[in-house]
Amino acid sequence: MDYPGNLFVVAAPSGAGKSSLVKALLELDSQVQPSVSHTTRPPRGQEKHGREYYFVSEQEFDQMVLADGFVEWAFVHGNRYGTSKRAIEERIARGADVILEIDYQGALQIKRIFANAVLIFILPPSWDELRSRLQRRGEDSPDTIDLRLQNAAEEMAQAREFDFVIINELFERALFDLKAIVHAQRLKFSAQRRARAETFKALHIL
Ligand SMILES: Nc1ncnc2c1ncn2[C@@H]1O[C@H](COP(=O)(O)OP(=O)(O)OP(=O)(O)O)[C@@H](O)[C@H]1O
Ligand SMILES: Nc1nc2c(ncn2[C@@H]2O[C@H](COP(=O)(O)O)[C@@H](O)[C@H]2O)c(=O)[nH]1
Repeated sequence: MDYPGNLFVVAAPSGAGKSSLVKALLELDSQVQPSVSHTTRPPRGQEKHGREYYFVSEQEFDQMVLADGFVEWAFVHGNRYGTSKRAIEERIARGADVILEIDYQGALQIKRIFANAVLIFILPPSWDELRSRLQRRGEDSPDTIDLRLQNAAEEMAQAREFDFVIINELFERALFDLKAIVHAQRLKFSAQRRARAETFKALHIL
C-alpha cells in the first residue's frame, strides 16, 4: 500500500542516543511527527503516560495484541513494546511523516509491512562510551545497564539490515546526518509519487 506520508524508523542499542537525536530532529523539522508506543515497562524518571509511552499492564497489552491493535510489537530487555496501528496509519494516510523509535525486531516487522519505510540505525562510537552514556543518564539500575549492554551486541549485528547507519559520536554531526537522510528520502519519495501520478494520468488520456 502506498501512502502519501513517509515512515522513518530509528533503532539503536540502549544508550546510543536515538531518543536525543529524534527529539532534536522534531524541533528542527515540523513535518515529522513522533509515534507514542505502548509498553509494559514501568515509567522511569520524569516519563509521563501518553508522552514518552502509554504505560500499560501485561493484560492490557495482551488485549491489544488479540484485537490486532499493533502494527508491530516485540520483547525488548524483558518488557513488551509495540506501535499501535492508530499511532501511524491514519497519519501517513493523511500525508504526515511519522518517525518511530523502536528496536530492530520492530523495525524489521515494519519494513515487511511498509516496504518504503526508511530504516536508520544509530551506533555509539565505542563500547566504553555506550556504557558511560547509560551510567551518566542515571535512570537505570546497574543490573538494567548490564542487561542492556549484553543485548547491545545482538542489536548492533542487525545494523546491516538497515538502509542507513549513523555513528553518534559528535551529537551535532549525527543530527546533521539524520536530518539530511530524512530530507533526501522525503524528496525522493515525493518525486516518485509525482512520476507515478503523471504516468497514470498519461495512460488515462491514451
Ligand atoms: N553524541 C552524544 N555524546 C554524548 N552524550 C550523548 C550523545 N548522544 C546522546 N547522549 C547522551 O547519552 C544518554 C543516552 O541517550 P538517549 O537516552 O537518547 O539514548 P537511547 O538510545 O534513546 O536509549 P534508550 O533506548 O535506552 O531509550 C543521554 O544521557 C544523552 O544525553
Ligand atoms: N519493537 C518496539 N520497540 C520499541 C518500541 N518502543 C520502544 N522500543 C524500544 O525498546 C527499547 C527500550 O526502550 P526504553 O524506553 O525502555 O529505553 C529501545 O530500543 C526502544 O527503541 C516499540 O513500539 N516497538
